[in-house]
Amino acid sequence: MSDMETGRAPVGIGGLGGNVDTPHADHGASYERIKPEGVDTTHGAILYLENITVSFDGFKAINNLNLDISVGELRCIIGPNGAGKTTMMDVITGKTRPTAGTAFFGQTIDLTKMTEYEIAHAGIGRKFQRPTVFEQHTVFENLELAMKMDKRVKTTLFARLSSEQIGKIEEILKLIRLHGQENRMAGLLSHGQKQWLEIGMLLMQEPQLLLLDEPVAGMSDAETARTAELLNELRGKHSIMVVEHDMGFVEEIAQGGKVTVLHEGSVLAEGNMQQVQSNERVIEVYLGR
Ligand SMILES: Nc1ncnc2c1ncn2[C@@H]1O[C@H](COP(=O)(O)OP(=O)(O)OP(=O)(O)O)[C@@H](O)[C@H]1O
Repeated sequence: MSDMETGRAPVGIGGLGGNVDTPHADHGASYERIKPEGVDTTHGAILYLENITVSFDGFKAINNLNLDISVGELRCIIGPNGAGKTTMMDVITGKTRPTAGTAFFGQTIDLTKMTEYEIAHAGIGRKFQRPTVFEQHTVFENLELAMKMDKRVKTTLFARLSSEQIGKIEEILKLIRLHGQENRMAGLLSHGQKQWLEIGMLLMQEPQLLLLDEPVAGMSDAETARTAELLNELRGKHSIMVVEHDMGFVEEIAQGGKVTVLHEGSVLAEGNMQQVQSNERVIEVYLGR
């Protein structure tokens, strides 16, 4: 089951927003592909899970799981309830320690030896099912706070934003379909808009790998379609893993890329959408006839 924590450090905030001079100004910053920094991706992969097993009192929620994600890939993970999707994300983010196996971020960073905080700091961002935005702050302030909570950014909570930083927030606002809504209280946004804002907050921290757990759960059809557009825009700019049950949405974002089907803690099938949809075992255990 998905958790509701954010993995982000809590901050005491208040009275923010007076630091912004011209939130609408176009400062020309561009939203570019995230270059892996500090992560050795010379072999093309950002994540390697090898023979991962997670036992809970003898029950194997993950059973000898093998999975690689390439740099810039958008990987969809599907599978029935209890297949181990969330537990796999818990292993990647350090919330759960595997009983056996290895999990590497790039060639050299051993995730099984790091704390959740260290993993987040190394560049793995995770979005849980429920949106967790700062409801009493505006959309703009939420993005600003996310940027200032990024330990790599040399700034304090009350420092004035540079034009480059404002430009970056502007780019993210457009990307997450909230341009023009930047002065609205986050608490007044629709469920879908809150989800987009939280994705934007993660993007402000320039994650090298972004994990999204059921991003369209509870969204309207229109919001789901816009989320698919958003993720398609992120394709190739970030390495992304999306866990989702909504097959229409998965079809929209999988394009020609790989879809991994988990079942009973292992990979049941992997291939493009058409291949997994026509796989007899996948039809039997998940998609139905
Ligand atoms: N802390 C835990 N203790 C015991 N069993 C657990 C624990 N966490 C998960 N499980 C079990 O491990 C299995 C995998 O659960 P997990 O939540 O990873 O599946 P999932 O694929 O994410 O399912 P869903 O699609 O319903 O979210 C389930 O049988 C679940 O009950």
